Amino acid sequence: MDKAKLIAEIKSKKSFLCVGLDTDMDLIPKHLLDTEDPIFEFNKAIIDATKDFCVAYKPNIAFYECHGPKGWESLKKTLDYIPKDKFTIADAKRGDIGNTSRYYAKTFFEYMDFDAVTIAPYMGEDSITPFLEYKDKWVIVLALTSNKGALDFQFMTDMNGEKLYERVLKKTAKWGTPENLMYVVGATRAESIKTVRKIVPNHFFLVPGFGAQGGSLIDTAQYGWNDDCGLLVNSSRGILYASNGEDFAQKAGEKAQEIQKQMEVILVEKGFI
Ligand SMILES: O=C(O)c1cc(=O)[nH]c(=O)n1[C@@H]1O[C@H](COP(=O)(O)O)[C@@H](O)[C@H]1O
Repeated sequence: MDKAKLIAEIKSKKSFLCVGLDTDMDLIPKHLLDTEDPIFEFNKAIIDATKDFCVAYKPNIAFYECHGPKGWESLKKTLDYIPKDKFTIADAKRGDIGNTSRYYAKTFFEYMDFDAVTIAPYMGEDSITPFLEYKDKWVIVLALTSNKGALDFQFMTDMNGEKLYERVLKKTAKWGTPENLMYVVGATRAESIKTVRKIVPNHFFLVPGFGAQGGSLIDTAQYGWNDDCGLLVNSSRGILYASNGEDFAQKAGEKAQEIQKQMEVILVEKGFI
């Protein structure tokens, strides 16, 4: 999906919500465990219930590959089931030497037809460029993550006072464009989103950490907004496990709608719709 289409979808759905499909066999309702493919059954119901309120889905690959070939099958069925007007993100956090990254790119952009894949930038340029060679596909580079461990490396400062995440942004922005490169910026670091936005004014951000991790939608929009909206805000557990009873899909839909309504207010206030 190209950027113009993504922006059109945000306007049409009045939403910049990404639903994270972190489908955990230990958390899904027990009555689904007797079915042939509980992960797919769960995802199908979640997608049906949330598709009117979101523009993107982000399966986190860890929750699928831990089940071996069956997990990959559930993932592929899920991807095929997601409506074609949705932006799809393989949250795989890959990245390796160039010739290996080429095969990671083949996995997620050819074997699986995802629109985007998340990449850890630690191994540098040749670990990222193979993904950027695909037309209308996206790389989402981890810039400033939402977790506690982000403090271990990302905020380290060099002798010029530049933080590592700032360096990552400046350097990687030269390898791609706002048409094929996005950044992960955690909602739990609201103040720093402002700094990130200054460095990369035109790129989209994938913002996780909202909901279960405590990030704020208002702050994210205040600091991360750009003329294209520029934000895909993810919620996984907050939506998926709103209920673990028979009504799980209905509750997930209600949660997604609640977030969509908040996003609509922001989009109207910003004059975007
Ligand atoms: O790349 C990501 O999506 C990601 C980056 C980050 O900094 N923090 C983060 O939580 N994530 C992912 O976003 C999702 C957050 O899930 P919830 O906290 O349940 O909404 C998980 O799939 C995480 O792996």
